[in-house]
Order: sequence, then structure tokens, then C-alpha cells
Amino acid sequence: MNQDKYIEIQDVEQTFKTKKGTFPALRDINLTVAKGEFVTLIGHSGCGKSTLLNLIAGLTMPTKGVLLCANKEIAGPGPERGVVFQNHSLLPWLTCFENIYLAVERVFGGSESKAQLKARTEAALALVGLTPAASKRPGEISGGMKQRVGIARALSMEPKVLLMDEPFGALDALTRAKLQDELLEIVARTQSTVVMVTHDVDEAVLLSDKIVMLTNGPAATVGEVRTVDLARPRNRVALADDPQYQQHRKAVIDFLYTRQAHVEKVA
Ligand SMILES: Nc1ncnc2c1ncn2[C@@H]1O[C@H](COP(=O)(O)OP(=O)(O)OP(=O)(O)O)[C@@H](O)[C@H]1O
Repeated sequence: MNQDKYIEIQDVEQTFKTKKGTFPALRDINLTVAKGEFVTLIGHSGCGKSTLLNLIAGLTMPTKGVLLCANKEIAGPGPERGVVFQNHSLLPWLTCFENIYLAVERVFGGSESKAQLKARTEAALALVGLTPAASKRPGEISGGMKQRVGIARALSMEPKVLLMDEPFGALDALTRAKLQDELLEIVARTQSTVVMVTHDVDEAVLLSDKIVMLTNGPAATVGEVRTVDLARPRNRVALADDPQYQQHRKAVIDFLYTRQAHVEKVA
């Protein structure tokens, strides 16, 4: 398999049927993601970032074109693609441990013992530093902790690809920075391939190997792809003064606020 084309998106178009007729959300999307690559999707609100991520997750099917993961057509959700949503979508009546265990059981329950499933769940909690919160319910922990449980749950399924839709969107700046740093460490350790939706230019530059900039909708498409070749591990404090970092940042800001100045359109 070609490692440079782990995920392949070929001529994808997505339209939605609405009361007012057909709404073209995405057109002519062509994109590849290499194995182990960290790719962010950035663009103005409503341009189609979540629509594209949902297609990769297999939650929706494209109107035209094809999406492949490891040379296989994406025909629905699969355990090789773990999804983290902005609202963490935990089951409120289950503890943090149980929320993760449920996912682990779904993927590995057929082949592993209860003790093994429990060990996997504990390892996932430890990975995001949440062992002490194992027996708490989502209502008893902070937004940042909930988000970490969501990430742990996705990682516990050992997905080859981690798909994240603005995972830190609802968090305060400090918690967000801490989780970004944790995510960088986890991804370096697990060598995961990541596709993440964000609104945040600094987040995109800090985390990405590749930033995919989408044009405004309707009929949004890939406007520019920027390779971020900053060395890893990355340190946010050191990077703040790095001229290369500033250049990447400026290029994305220029795309978003000069070339794609925003006029909101809704379906
Ligand atoms: N199921 C649907 N039916 C009709 N229109 C839809 C549907 N899903 C999305 N859209 C429209 O498609 C466009 C893209 O939506 P999408 O949620 O992908 O944008 P986004 O870039 O993720 O936005 P945000 O950054 O605000 O989350 C929007 O105009 C939206 O109204």
C-alpha cells in the first residue's frame, strides 16, 4: 500500500436536499493524507469542514466521487476510524471508565477476555491522565476532562485514523493549550494519522503537518494546502518567536481574511 495515500479523497461532491432545493456543500474535493500525518481542515464557519470529516468517518456518503482508507472504499463507520466530536458525546449515566469500556468492548469484545478489556480501558484513561476520574460520571467533571475522556475513548479503539471535529472548540484557552500539547504527545507516541477540524489558526500551525484550507461555501473546495515542516517535538513557547512559524500563520490568515473574506450563507 502507498503510505502517502493512506486516505484518498477523489473528486468528491456533497449536496444536501433542503426545503429550498439542492444545496451544494462541497465540490471537487481531492485530497490525500499520508500514514502518520496530522492534517487540519480550516475554513470559515459553514464552509463544509464537518461535512468533509463526516464523509471520511463514513457517517455520510458523497453525492459524487469516492473516499478510500487503506485502499478500501469508505462505505460506513469503521473501527479503524475513531471520531471525537466537539460535544464529547459521552453517555451521562455511565462513569468515565464505563464510557470507554463500552467502546473497547465493541471493538475487542469478540476476541479478548474481560481482564484484557479492562486493562485497555485503564491504559486509555492513563494516557490522558484521567485515572483518578475513572469512577466519576460526565456531569461531575470539567469540560476539559470530558473532552479528554472523548479522546481516550477514541484512542482506546486503537483506530488507525483519528478524526476530530473541533475537539477543543468549547474550552477555555489554557485548557485548550494543555490538551493540544497532550494530543501532540499522544499522537507522537501512537503514530496515529489525524484529520482534525479547527477554526483556530495557531492550533492548525502548532499541530499540523498539512493545513487544508477550504474556500467559502456554497460549493466549497480545497483552496490551498500548506505543508508545515516545523520540527517536532514542537514547543508553543519557542515557536511564538519562530519566523517560520509566523510565516505559516500569516499565510493561513491571509487565505482566510484576505482571499476568503467571510460572507455567511446558509442552506
Ligand atoms: N444535513 C444537511 N442538510 C442541509 N444542509 C446541510 C446539512 N449539513 C450541512 N449543511 C450545510 O452545508 C454547509 C456546510 O456545513 P458544515 O457543518 O460542514 O460547515 P462547517 O465548516 O463545519 O461549519 P462550522 O465551522 O460552523 O461548524 C452549511 O451551509 C450547512 O448549512
